[in-house]
Amino acid sequence: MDATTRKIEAARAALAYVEDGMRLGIGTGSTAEEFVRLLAEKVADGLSVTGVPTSERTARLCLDLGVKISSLDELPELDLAIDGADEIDPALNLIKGGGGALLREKIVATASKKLIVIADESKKVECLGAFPLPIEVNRFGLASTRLAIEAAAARLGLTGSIDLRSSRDEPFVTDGGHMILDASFGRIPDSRALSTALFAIPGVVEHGLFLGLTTIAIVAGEGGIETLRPAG
Ligand SMILES: O=C(CO)[C@H](O)[C@H](O)COP(=O)(O)O
Repeated sequence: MDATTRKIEAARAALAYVEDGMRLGIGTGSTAEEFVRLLAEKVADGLSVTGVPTSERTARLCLDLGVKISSLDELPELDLAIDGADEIDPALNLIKGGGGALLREKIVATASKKLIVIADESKKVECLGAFPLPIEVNRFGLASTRLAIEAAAARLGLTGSIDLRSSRDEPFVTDGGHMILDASFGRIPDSRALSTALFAIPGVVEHGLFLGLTTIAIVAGEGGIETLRPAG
């Protein structure tokens, strides 16, 4: 089974949790897109759901495939959100934001009664941090914010490069009009402490540590589908 097939299988397994009439948060990224494609087939067969997409990219895909969408302003409380992840630890804490949609993804996940994460098994880790942590920052004061992040991380014993994300030689701009710094700390033993430290910096809009938000993770691997619940 290749990585794409695994993503499709995880997405297919998540469909079992989708019920008629649900208000559904819909994530961003290649795995979430496989979910949208499968969801669209169910919608064509008569399933009625309203999606709240976590990015303009996902919104376009939903519209192209005939999945009805709305916004959090119209539907401030959601039944379920389904999204991918860049890393999943044993407590089902996540790193997200590889696709640059972390702010809307976290808002949507928090507005949902449940968050189901779908992924292939390469995303499972013992400790978060091998994947560079995306930190969404305001454009104003970018250099100062970067220095403040570096200093806050160093106080927690975390070092590594903090790079401005770019796309086609231009700074990557999020749907919210912000920029992203990707922090390569290598290993984040205390993700709660890092989260608190980052939120204390005024230029930080959001970060990609999703802590205590996941209800279940559906992970597809060589041995089939695993359904994980938070440990401890
Ligand atoms: O957080 C995300 C986007 O901001 C994605 O969920 C994450 O990057 C995983 O993407 P993929 O399913 O393509 O591996």
